[in-house]
Amino acid sequence: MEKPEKRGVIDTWLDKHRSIYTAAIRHAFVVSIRDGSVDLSSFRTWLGQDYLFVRGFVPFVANVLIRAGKESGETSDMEVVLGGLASLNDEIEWFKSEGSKWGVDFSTVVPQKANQDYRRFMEALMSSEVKFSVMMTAFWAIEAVYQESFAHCLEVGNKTPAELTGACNRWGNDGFKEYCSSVKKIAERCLENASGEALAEAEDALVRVLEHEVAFWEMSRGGQ
Ligand SMILES: Cc1ncc(CO)c(N)n1
Repeated sequence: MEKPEKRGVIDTWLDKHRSIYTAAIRHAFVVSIRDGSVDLSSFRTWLGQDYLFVRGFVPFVANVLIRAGKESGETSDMEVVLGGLASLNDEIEWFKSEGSKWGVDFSTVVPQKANQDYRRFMEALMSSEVKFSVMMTAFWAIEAVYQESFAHCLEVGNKTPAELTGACNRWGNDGFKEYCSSVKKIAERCLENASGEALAEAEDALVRVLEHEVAFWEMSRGGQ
């Protein structure tokens, strides 16, 4: 049996914003992977766009790493983030091999609006004006949406096409779930000591991540 996690402010926010949270983790595109009805041109679109997203996410995580080294209360925090950065190294390689498997040439993929908007949002979060607790909350949300979404595609009763299980395993595996829970604990600890202003900003950042994730799935489903 898994130990029940202590409920913190993030869980309170997720309850409060349940409808957008559900929209992000149970989007029609993800549900279509799970039920096997996914349109493969949508999957190709997602693959190309997400490769570009991840290239923008790497500097964001690198920034989180730098700030964790300076501002975080516990030495293990930096190691958690470093682990995430290391898996992004594998992820880039994984994207490249998927790209050739699916005939997606990343050098010709143009970032669509939802992707550009999301990347701009991440860039804004890298400003030194943004509090570390806010950055950490957004970081957790970005990872958690993928974890929850792709784990859903692997749950019992799924009809996920065999050629898509690699993608689902990448984010839906138990190790990634553990990692997300470690990131969440760091964010929660930072939020425990945060000012009212920082809390409001973190809640806003969380909701905005969820909105960007919904728009990203929407764009993928559009499949161009
Ligand atoms: C859009 C998007 N959100 C999150 C992740 C990683 O969690 C990703 N690869 N792409």
